[in-house]
Amino acid sequence: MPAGLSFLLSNTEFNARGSGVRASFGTVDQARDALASGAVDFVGGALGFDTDGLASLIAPEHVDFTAALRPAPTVDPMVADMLVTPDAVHRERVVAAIAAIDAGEVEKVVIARSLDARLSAPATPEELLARFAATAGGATIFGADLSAAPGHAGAWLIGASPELLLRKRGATVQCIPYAGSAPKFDAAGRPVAGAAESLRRSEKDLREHAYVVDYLRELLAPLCDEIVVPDRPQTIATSHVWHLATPITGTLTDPSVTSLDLAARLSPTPAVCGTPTAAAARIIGEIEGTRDFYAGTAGWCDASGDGEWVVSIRCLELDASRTRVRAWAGGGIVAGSDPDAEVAETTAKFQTVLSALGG
Ligand SMILES: C=C(O[C@@H]1C=C(C(=O)O)C=C[C@H]1O)C(=O)O
Repeated sequence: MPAGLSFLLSNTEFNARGSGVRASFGTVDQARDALASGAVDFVGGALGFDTDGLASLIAPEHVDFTAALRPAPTVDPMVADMLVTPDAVHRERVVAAIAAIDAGEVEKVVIARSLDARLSAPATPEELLARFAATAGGATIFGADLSAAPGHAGAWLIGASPELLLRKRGATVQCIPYAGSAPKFDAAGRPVAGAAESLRRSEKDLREHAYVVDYLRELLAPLCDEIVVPDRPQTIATSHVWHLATPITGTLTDPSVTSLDLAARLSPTPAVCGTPTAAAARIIGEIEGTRDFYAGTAGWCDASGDGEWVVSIRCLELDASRTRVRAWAGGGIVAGSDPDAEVAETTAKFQTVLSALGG
């Protein structure tokens, strides 16, 4: 009998499907040591949001780099019932975040709301991945068995991330941070006229975006001989949201730095946490509670250190019973953020997960 799926990352440029578990690691250090010693030649998995080291990294028995993910032919509704952080509660959280910014505790903080759903029948990770592939074309579809993390036996992280945390090939490292967003559709489902154009010109969104670019430049510059950062972001569309995005390319001074090390170093960026990082993470903990694997990173690293990591957003955690999922959607708050617009933005961001669950 073939061993079951243990990791998946699939986009237009790269496919990795891990099956079986040769070794599993609950910390980045363990996985790094196993790669460095040659005990394993590939690890894939996820790092949690908090800097306390929550991680589930797996060396599969077998990795297939050729099998593209097949989209589900149909995406029927699969939610029996659902509970979402109410609009009014999220609005109050945004107001609290703005108060923390006004008080000088933090410059930017990303505030999220959660969605808990019970499925009408158990769903396998494969089934959910195929649903994301059918509904979130263009994104990176990812799935990570979370079993190596304490308290997560049998759980999975599954989603369709639009955001590349980093890609490392040889000495080249590329990041494409997103921050600054606008819904593509209004509450009645009609396209918002001029949404991309006004996002491109929005002083608030450009400022919100700059925190992420500055953070990545600051962390990458000491590791790179050369780093290329465009002056202005571009607009990029996902199925439901416009984003500001800046492709950053660096040439590493020491190409032996691994993509796993870089992912652990860069995540969480101010795209999902804030500026300064520690103060923003503390405020997020106070306002939201634990984020677990949401807003961390998911990806892979091979024996040469090459690899690819996406920001763990537009995703859900499937519990061990396979009948409960939890998802989050957040948005960056800076001075001048509008609480009502933030509620609408998170509603739009939830559509990626809701579409995969069949609406
Ligand atoms: C936090 C999320 O998305 C992030 C926040 C963004 C923003 O604040 O504009 C944009 C893209 C992502 O980096 C999410 O989707 O949950």
